[in-house]
Amino acid sequence: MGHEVRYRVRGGRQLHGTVFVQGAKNAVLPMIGASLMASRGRTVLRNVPIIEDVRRAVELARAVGAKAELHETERTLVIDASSLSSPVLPGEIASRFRGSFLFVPALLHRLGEAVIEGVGGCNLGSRNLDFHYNGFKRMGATVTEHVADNGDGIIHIKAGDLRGGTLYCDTPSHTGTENLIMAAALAHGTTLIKNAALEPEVLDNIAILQAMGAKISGGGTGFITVEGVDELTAVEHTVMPDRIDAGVFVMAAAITGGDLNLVGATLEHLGVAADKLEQMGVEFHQQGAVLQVRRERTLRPINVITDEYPGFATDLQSPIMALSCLAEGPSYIYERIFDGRFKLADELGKMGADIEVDGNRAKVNGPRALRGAEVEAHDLRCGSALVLAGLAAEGETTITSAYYLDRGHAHTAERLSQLGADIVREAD
Ligand SMILES: CC(=O)N[C@H]1[C@@H](OP(=O)(O)OP(=O)(O)OC[C@H]2O[C@@H](n3ccc(=O)[nH]c3=O)[C@H](O)[C@@H]2O)O[C@H](CO)[C@@H](O)[C@@H]1O
Ligand SMILES: C=C(OP(=O)(O)O)C(=O)O
Repeated sequence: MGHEVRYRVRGGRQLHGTVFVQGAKNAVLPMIGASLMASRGRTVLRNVPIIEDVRRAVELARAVGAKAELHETERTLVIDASSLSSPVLPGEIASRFRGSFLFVPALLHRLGEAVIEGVGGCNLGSRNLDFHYNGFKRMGATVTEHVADNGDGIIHIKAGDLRGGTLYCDTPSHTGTENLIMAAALAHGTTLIKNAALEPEVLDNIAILQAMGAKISGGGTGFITVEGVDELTAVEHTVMPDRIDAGVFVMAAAITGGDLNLVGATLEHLGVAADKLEQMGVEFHQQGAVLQVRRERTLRPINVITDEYPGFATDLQSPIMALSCLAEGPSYIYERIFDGRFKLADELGKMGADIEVDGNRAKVNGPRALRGAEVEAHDLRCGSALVLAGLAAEGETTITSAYYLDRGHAHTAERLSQLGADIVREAD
């Protein structure tokens, strides 16, 4: 993991002002995978979030032989993938983020194989990859697994010539859809992907692939058709804003009773989360590309069921759990996407919250005054939820294991401080 990262938050300050929503983590990662499919030229990605997952993706791109330069001040990533040299996704990098698996289609097309020494991402219970493997197999790949000397499982996918076919996701997997689209983009013939994911990041990835020369139709319908082409070319693309980052700042305004202008946030991208937050007492006003948000009334309790887009995003489930601790009555949360995403409840309990967990359902008994404590970020969104709780708590909250937070949110302490929060990041 490298160094220990902590955030210290002293609560009780209302947030006011203007904040810039970062580029989307879940859009830029598949785009880095897509850029490795261009055998000539240099891809330029703009509005890249400066987060740990992007730093890991840059390391991984270099490990397979690409030249990758991350210009942090300019939030721009330049990738030259003209000479990929290794099909191995080394465990020490790949097992630190989920997006590493999005490199597989490029390796299959460019090098004929991919060797996966590990896939990371937040530990949220079972996170299977069978839709990906089954899709690759239907296109003609072979997938084998063996155990390395150190006991780790290694997956070896051999492509041969990938050919189009009829593929499906049992449920609309986000990265599953992206991987099958990328595998189909350079395959021979036509591919139909049924039950495809509808997330805005999937559509942004389709947009860059189309600009690169891919023939993709049906994005956003659940049925995606891809006609394979011989080559993809490097392009320049601006990454869409991160709707989860936007949602967290909406809740930062809500939990402190403040008002914020979110530059780059789109209400529509929040899906059902926007309606739930409105029901809790948050007021929205979309002014072009700026979303104004404020909360003046007391918070009302809420009933949340996570679902694929445009349903309530599972990545906003932890933040709304923190927010609902302050609501005037019991809130009910049903986590449908992941079977292990409630570790936050115990951490909030250390801060005075009263949350009953039963399997994938939680009841948050509000209102409870939160007090500062030492708490642990068990995963990325657990981390952002604990920052929110810290903003509302009396006294100081210390959030440990905060590398997870840095995986997905850029410049958290700086951006919140500019809005009036008392928060510092420490690393040793
Ligand atoms: C890098 C990235 O984009 N990460 C996002 C992506 O993760 P990710 O793409 O991993 O999430 P999926 O949509 O694939 O997973 C959703 C559910 O489907 C199951 N499943 C998925 C694939 C598969 O082959 N078999 C299977 O059973 C998973 O176990 C999980 O229960 O979507 C999640 C759900 O919106 C988000 O929380 C993550 O932030
Ligand atoms: C679960 C998440 O990410 P990943 O899929 O990258 O682990 C997340 O962003 O909350």
